[in-house]
Amino acid sequence: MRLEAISATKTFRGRRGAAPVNAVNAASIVAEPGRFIAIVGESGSGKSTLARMLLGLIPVTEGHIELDGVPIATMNRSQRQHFRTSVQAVLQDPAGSLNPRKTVGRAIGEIIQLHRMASTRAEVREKIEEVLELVRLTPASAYLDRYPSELSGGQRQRVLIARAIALDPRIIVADECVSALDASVKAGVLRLLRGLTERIGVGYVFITHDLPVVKKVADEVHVMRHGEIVESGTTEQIFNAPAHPYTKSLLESELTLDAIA
Ligand SMILES: Nc1ncnc2c1ncn2[C@@H]1O[C@H](COP(=O)(O)OP(=O)(O)OP(=O)(O)O)[C@@H](O)[C@H]1O
Repeated sequence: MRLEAISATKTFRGRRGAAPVNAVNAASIVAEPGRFIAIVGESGSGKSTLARMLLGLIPVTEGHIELDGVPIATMNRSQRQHFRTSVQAVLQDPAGSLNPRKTVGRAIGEIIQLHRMASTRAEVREKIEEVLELVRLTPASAYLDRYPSELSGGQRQRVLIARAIALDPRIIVADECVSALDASVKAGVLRLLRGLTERIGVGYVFITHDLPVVKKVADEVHVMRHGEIVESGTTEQIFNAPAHPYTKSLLESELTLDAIA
């Protein structure tokens, strides 16, 4: 499977007579199962807009988003259904992704039933437990009846990951999904995500403003600035031999922060 942005461009109409905003300009990336790709850039660089286009949540203004060569815009019903399960989103929990009134079991179970990933109650329960174990919320039975308010930030993020993988996706688009977490919790969730590339073969488009975060987990990094991908390379290339001045400045500012901390 292959999820591809081909010269994807998004222009928003300007608000109240303001000039149009060219949020993403001719961005091209390829995401595949088992591969961890990161998109890095400062606030306003267009990362979330690219993510929303990849997820089919907003249409492109120009270019294409394709799954296995089929543009989202031209998909028929069954292709769209396939797209909706095989490409999943994991967003930041503070964005209100978990309903505070639903237990963990219900939040995951409803998605499984909605997409008919299991039919009998016993099968649904088995699937919920399987994904909770995969995200290392163990024993699963201890988490089923808990509400989001009874979980830590890292645990809530794991529930969101469990809910996404319950649909057996091939690719997960994760937008700032660890940004709100403390450093040690963040590292644990990142290790989990990376581990899932091998354990269930899922691939990622991982979006972050925080370049060092991806050093240990990404295979490939794309650097975005003002709506454009200014540099792409393997993680090693980006960290050891950055070519674009902007990538260098991102790395240098992080070094300074390290020095202060
Ligand atoms: N619905 C919209 N209408 C108009 N402009 C928008 C809309 N959504 C985003 N933009 C603009 O597009 C540009 C890119 O925004 P985007 O949210 O994609 O950036 P980002 O890199 O994800 O930033 P952040 O990390 O702060 O979310 C910004 O200038 C933003 O103001």
